[in-house]
Amino acid sequence: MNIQKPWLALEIGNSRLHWGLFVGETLDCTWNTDYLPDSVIQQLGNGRTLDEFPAKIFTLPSSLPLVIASVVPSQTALWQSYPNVRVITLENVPLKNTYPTLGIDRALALWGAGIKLGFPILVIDAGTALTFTGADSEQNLVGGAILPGLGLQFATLGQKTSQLPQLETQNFTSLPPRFALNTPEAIQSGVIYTLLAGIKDFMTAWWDLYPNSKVAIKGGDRTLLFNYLQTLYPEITAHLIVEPNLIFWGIIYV
Ligand SMILES: Nc1ncnc2c1ncn2[C@@H]1O[C@H](COP(=O)(O)OP(=O)(O)OP(=O)(O)O)[C@@H](O)[C@H]1O
Ligand SMILES: CC(C)(CO)[C@@H](O)C(=O)NCCC(=O)O
Ligand SMILES: [K+]
Repeated sequence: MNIQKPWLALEIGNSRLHWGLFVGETLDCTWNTDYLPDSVIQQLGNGRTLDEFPAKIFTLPSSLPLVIASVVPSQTALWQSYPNVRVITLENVPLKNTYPTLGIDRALALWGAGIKLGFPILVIDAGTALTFTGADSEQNLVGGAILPGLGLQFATLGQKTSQLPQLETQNFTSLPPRFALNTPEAIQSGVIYTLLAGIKDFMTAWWDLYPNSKVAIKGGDRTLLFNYLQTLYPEITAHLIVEPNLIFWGIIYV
């Protein structure tokens, strides 16, 4: 009988950590944490667990094997002390036509999405940065685009101007008026309608190239953006798949 062993996957993003507990090839559960201090990483390596970790981890063997995909080298370095760690690099991803500085998160999410949903595929990552990354039916990277994510756009306006407040996306409910008569709604209108129009434009440009391609969206702002897109452009969201775990899918297949 094949014994299904538990292991941890860790995606290190630019804002926070994304964890996945696997049992064999099955993704059992996921959770997010802030970056962890070096002292806490040492304790994890010795089999200690954290309050933010799911309770079931306490019942598992100490210091589970750990697989890391990171776009933050300084954070990756902190985990080198962990006893059983493997860091996934671009060379491990079978995607063709990549360029050397392509983010491992983009490569893995694209690979995971393509394997599970089929190539050609376009992945939208609504994270700290918002990215588009596409592959053709031969599993070649076609290319993509990188822009400031939703949170970063509001943060930058708040930080780099004198009179603009910093808005928090958690407080957003419905779409703002397009032509706003107060400052917070004017900022929301500008950022949100421009971002949604941009996402729609990238999706339709992709479908011009690959008419039957699936498109998937991941990342911390995926639900907010999907809901707004559904209100504004229902015809395109009908073909948009919301899937938070694309990178974990990718990690299984490399
Ligand atoms: N609890 C939360 N903590 C931090 N960001 C959150 C949270 N919930 C939603 N978000 C949104 O998620 C976005 C960050 O996305 P995500 O967590 O996927 O990024 P990341 O993985 O850290 O960064 P990267 O872009 O490098 O993948 C922010 O713009 C923020 O608005
Ligand atoms: C674009 C981000 C920040 C998205 O997380 C990451 O994938 C990254 O640092 N990429 C390197 C540059 C590139 O992908 O072309
Ligand atoms: K940088």
